[in-house]
Amino acid sequence: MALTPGSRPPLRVAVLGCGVVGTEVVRRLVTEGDELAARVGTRLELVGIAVRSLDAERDEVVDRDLLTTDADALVRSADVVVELMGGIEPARSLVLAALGAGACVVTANKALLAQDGPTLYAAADAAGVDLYFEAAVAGAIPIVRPVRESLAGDTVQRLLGIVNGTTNYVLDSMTTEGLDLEQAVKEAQALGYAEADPTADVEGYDAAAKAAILASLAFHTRVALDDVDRTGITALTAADVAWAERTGHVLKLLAVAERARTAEGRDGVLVRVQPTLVPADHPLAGVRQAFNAVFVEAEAAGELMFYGRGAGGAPTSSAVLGDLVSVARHRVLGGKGPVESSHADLPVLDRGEARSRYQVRLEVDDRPGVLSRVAAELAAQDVSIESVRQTPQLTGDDASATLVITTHTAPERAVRATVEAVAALPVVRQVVSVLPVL
Ligand SMILES: NC(=O)C1=CN([C@@H]2O[C@H](COP(=O)(O)OP(=O)(O)OC[C@H]3O[C@@H](n4cnc5c(N)ncnc54)[C@H](O)[C@@H]3O)[C@@H](O)[C@H]2O)C=CC1
Ligand SMILES: N[C@@H](CC=O)C(=O)O
Ligand code: NA
Repeated sequence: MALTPGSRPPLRVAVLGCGVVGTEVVRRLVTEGDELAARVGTRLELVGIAVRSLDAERDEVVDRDLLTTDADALVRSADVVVELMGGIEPARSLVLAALGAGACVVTANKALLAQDGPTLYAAADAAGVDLYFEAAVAGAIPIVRPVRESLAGDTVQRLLGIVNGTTNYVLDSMTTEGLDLEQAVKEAQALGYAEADPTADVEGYDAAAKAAILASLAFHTRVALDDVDRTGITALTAADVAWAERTGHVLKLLAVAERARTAEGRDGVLVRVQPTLVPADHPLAGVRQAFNAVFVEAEAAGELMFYGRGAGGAPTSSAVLGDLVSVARHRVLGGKGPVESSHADLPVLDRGEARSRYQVRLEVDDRPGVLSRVAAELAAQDVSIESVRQTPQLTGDDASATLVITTHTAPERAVRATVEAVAALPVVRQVVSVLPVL
């Protein structure tokens, strides 16, 4: 059936927030109006843009006559609301008001979805409207739709990847240009990658929110931000980056969501975000700057890999516009997007169940017998050693050495107990770092 844009009334689109992503979405709605109309079957009429300040400097593509500070009135007058202001409130109330008034919602707000997704789903379901959020995970990369729809007939076992552009940019800059964390964060902010408060990026909250969203979709189970075991990148030092390189690795902030079974045979899911040593020849090691990559392992599909721009105004606008076209087509032609799928209701397991190889870096006395004392503590917890590397160094008058131990795969709980015991040995001056190895 040919779509005839002129014969149907336009759809009224409201945009909430006109920052990095909002401006790019507005640009494309304005400059690509004819093409979008042809794809949807009617025009997408931008009826208002909710902003904080009417006087702020803006890109010339933004029609000042469309600006309003009354977001509440705007959402009640639209067919589709595109929420790009971020944060929890007032975004949450506005999205709920929009859904309650029968508007479809497209949002990029991972923080809100990870905190209150079920409430939003329920409101969308009650009103019989669409809630789409492709931009909320990994920017331009189509990953929400593949997990939510394309893999709906398969069993996802594991998702693994780099889902925060800012921290990847920062770690990449620290590794390749020797920048310090603060400098690199400033650059990421200037490039439009960082959250309004970049603490969300560097402390891992943003990646954890994305991991929660993906895990919920993949495992048909509600996983919220608080269920994600999270470590950010702020404790990483230039020495960590250098040691990663010396041992043939690259440091990446990885999100992992996987099905797991406890020693007692209880099935559940594990979701975590943590700095991880990625072998230099692994495809994830080559993910540079603000790019993201997600691996999905599914029972029938096998391994899938998704790669692309995970942050930035223009790339993210691609995902937003894709959603906008989908929900608009439903309005025009009928049909509806998926509702929440949480029937599996798997428990989120304790992080101690997570299994990985680990690299433990210690500063020890450089004298005979030290290695055997340390090795004995690992053996006591049944943590087996894959390799040991000892590098002498002179600190002041004392001879000390750096000991880098890589373990075979072991439960996090056992590694934690081992590290505590090792730290208490008199010959161990300091446990400098404990990092999982991919
Ligand atoms: N920047 C990026 O690369 C990506 C951002 N996102 C998400 O997209 C959303 C927007 O992000 P950005 O555009 O980067 O943020 P931003 O901070 O550049 O833009 C947000 C805009 O919303 C406005 N705003 C905030 N509260 C408001 C209110 N109560 N009323 C009216 N306007 C209000 C702010 O003044 C600002 O102009 C966030 O949820 C973010 O997590 C998602 C993927 C990528
Ligand atoms: N701040 C986020 C933006 C995209 O989601 C990031 O850096 O990935
Ligand atoms: Na995406």
